[in-house]
Amino acid sequence: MKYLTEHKCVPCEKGGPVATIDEINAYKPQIPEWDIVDNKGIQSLMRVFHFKNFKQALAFVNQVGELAETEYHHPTLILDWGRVEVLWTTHKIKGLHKNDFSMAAKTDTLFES
Ligand SMILES: C[C@H](O)[C@H](O)[C@H]1CNC2=NC(N)=NC(=O)C2=N1
Repeated sequence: MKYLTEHKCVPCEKGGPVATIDEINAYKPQIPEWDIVDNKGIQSLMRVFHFKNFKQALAFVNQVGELAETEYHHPTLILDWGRVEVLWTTHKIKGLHKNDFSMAAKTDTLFES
């Protein structure tokens, strides 16, 4: 199977299918630091990233924002002093899509770089 970081986000059709259990079980091992959470009734991928100060956390928010615009797939970003909570889900299908797993993997790459 291709690495999630090689996947380019695809536009989603409103009401299209969410990721199957098999897909989730195939993708999730590549993003071990992320949790699958219920965000206001919608399944989402969530991870909290920690930084030395507010400035570094803000810089990371901007990096993820750039990535989101490049792929035209957008996260929820919660910025606090030294902490950024990132949530990926696909609003159009009210659930998880391969796009979300790919963006989570790319968010990890940004954090590690
Ligand atoms: C038209 C365009 O594809 C949509 O508005 C995109 C933009 N970014 C998006 N981001 C996310 N996370 N979910 C979406 O459904 C979505 N839709």
